[in-house]
Amino acid sequence: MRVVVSGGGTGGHIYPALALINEIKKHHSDVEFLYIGTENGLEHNIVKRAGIPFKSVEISGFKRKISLENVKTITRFITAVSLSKRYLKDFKADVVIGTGGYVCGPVVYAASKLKIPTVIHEQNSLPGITNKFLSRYVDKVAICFEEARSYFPEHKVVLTGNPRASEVIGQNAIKGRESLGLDKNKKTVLIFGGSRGAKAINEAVLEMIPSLEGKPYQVVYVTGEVHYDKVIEEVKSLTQSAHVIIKPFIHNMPEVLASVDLIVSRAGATSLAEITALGLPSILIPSPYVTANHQEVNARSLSDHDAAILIKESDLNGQKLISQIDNLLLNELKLNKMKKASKDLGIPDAASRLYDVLKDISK
Ligand SMILES: CC(=O)N[C@H]1[C@@H](OP(=O)(O)OP(=O)(O)OC[C@H]2O[C@@H](n3ccc(=O)[nH]c3=O)[C@H](O)[C@@H]2O)O[C@H](CO)[C@@H](O)[C@@H]1O
Repeated sequence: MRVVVSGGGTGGHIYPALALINEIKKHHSDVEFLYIGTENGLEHNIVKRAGIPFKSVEISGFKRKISLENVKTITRFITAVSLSKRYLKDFKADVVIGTGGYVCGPVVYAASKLKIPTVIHEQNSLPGITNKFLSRYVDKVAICFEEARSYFPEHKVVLTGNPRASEVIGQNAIKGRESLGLDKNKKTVLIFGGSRGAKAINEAVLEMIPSLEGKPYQVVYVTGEVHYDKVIEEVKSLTQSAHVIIKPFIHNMPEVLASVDLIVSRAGATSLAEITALGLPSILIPSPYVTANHQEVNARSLSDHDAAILIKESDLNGQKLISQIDNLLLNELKLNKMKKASKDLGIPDAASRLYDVLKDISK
């Protein structure tokens, strides 16, 4: 079996693709993969690090206003479709899956024109523009939230959940703790702003750090690669708590997630799939800078079921954040109730459900 996977820009589109690759490997020893992404998205590093053969196309997204940039985007799309066709023919792809982001537009479209079976995976409750466009051409559309169903041709839709949910289950918490030098006797809160970090979350955490002194819990704070140097510079001037570990990015997230008690994060769909698969309590600060405010819709699918606390970015500050962390981490009863509500929303067998869809279309 020869499988092409495409998806990128941010981790939320890349990690589901890698999780699916790992699931396929469980079923086939003779499978070969090709990942098609862009050179400037996070996939360039993450996929190469995972040891998956990687090829790239150049692509950008449409601007909402009429502009010259959109003409360039169309030209890039046409060029990327023809390059993708060449990659797919050379590789002799049996099946192609797109996991979102602009890059899978030309790749999956090219596959459908070559009559190769195709499926797209939509992580969010409100679908992105690329997947809406592609849904006309693909064989199947795999979704993670019921809310996404109505945006796609009904007969193509299958609710699978996000394969990354399956990947984070059963991981070694001890390894996760040791990789960060965490105290095993203390509760841990993990704070991160999606795969790229978030300025507003960083500002609130910096404001909160001096107040962490003396707290009975420890904090793992992930800044995002591009924000790291600036944060470290600013932290130098603060009264620091010994219990804050600061990292630019975490590459062994499944192990780390297994070792923590509370998450503070944006409301990217892949993070939420991980959180609910593990039944982790969370404080979610949706990014207001995404299409149609879809992260708030994602976050509400948890907070409406008491599986998370939602703080709008406009209401966020250090004081608010630390009081919500205390409110949960220092109250075992609340924490346990939220754990259960979170777990009830998880789809832990998502990877095998998505694998079944692939199997079905490639018969
Ligand atoms: C700004 C933007 O457009 N964000 C979108 C993007 O978010 P983003 O890429 O931030 O997506 P998610 O929060 O869904 O996923 C992040 C992924 O990166 C991993 N991770 C994160 C930090 C880290 O240090 N190490 C690490 O491995 C997480 O475990 C997770 O697997 O894709 C999501 C899924 O389509 C969307 O819902 C988000 O709205």
